[in-house]
Amino acid sequence: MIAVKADKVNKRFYQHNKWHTVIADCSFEVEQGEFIVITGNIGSGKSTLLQLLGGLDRPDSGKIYLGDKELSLLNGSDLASIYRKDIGYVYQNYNLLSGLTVYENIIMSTILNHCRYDKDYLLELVSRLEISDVLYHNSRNLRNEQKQCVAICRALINRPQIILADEPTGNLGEHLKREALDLLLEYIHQYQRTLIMVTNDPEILIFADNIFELNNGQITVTKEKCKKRHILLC
Ligand SMILES: Nc1ncnc2c1ncn2[C@@H]1O[C@H](COP(=O)(O)OP(=O)(O)OP(=O)(O)O)[C@@H](O)[C@H]1O
Repeated sequence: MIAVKADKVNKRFYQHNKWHTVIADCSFEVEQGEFIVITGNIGSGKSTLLQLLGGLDRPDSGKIYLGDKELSLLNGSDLASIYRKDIGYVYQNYNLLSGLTVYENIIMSTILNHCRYDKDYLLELVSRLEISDVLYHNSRNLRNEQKQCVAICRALINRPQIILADEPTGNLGEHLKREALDLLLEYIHQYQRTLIMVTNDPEILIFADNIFELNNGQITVTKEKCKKRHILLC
């Protein structure tokens, strides 16, 4: 089943008195249950692509589908509902609500959805990412590493269909990076969910099913798992 599809997507920005094409006529499909890494040089458009897939920005042309829903056909409230229920987004700059506690930040989407959250699951998440002891602290007082862990817990708490994660381990030390990656990969394997992650970390790339490399607005796809199998066979 196709979880995410891009069909001839284009995006450009006006900067320094001219238009810059960031995503050029890109088409691809992501199967449910896959782990995709988006990689590329600084400024190559990785975050832009992730934002387009999450409906946080709109393409200039082309279509993006989440499951069978085409994003441009949805009105604001449908999009917001999909965003809260079906997508777990880990922002590059965390985007925590700084007046609220860690706990409130994590469960905010469940409050907005008028649904219950699984308290045991929340406790497991915060324990594994080592933020249990700051659960009732104001999120503004956390270290960046802790903020990143809160952002990951918040993305997972609803058990969404798709996780879109923008450099989710960029501020984590080696041990927590490993734990966060384990948590995300266990999640998609256990629930057959989809993970699309922006990262250039070679230790993470090796776990991806496919790697989308962005260069001059174009995407080159590498089948990472096939490559690994090939290496094993050699
Ligand atoms: N809202 C915007 N308005 C104008 N230009 C933008 C906007 N968003 C992104 N850009 C430009 O688009 C290009 C791609 O940005 P983007 O953040 O997607 O790249 P990236 O690959 O994620 O970069 P990094 O590795 O630094 O995170 C950059 O030149 C950036 O300045």
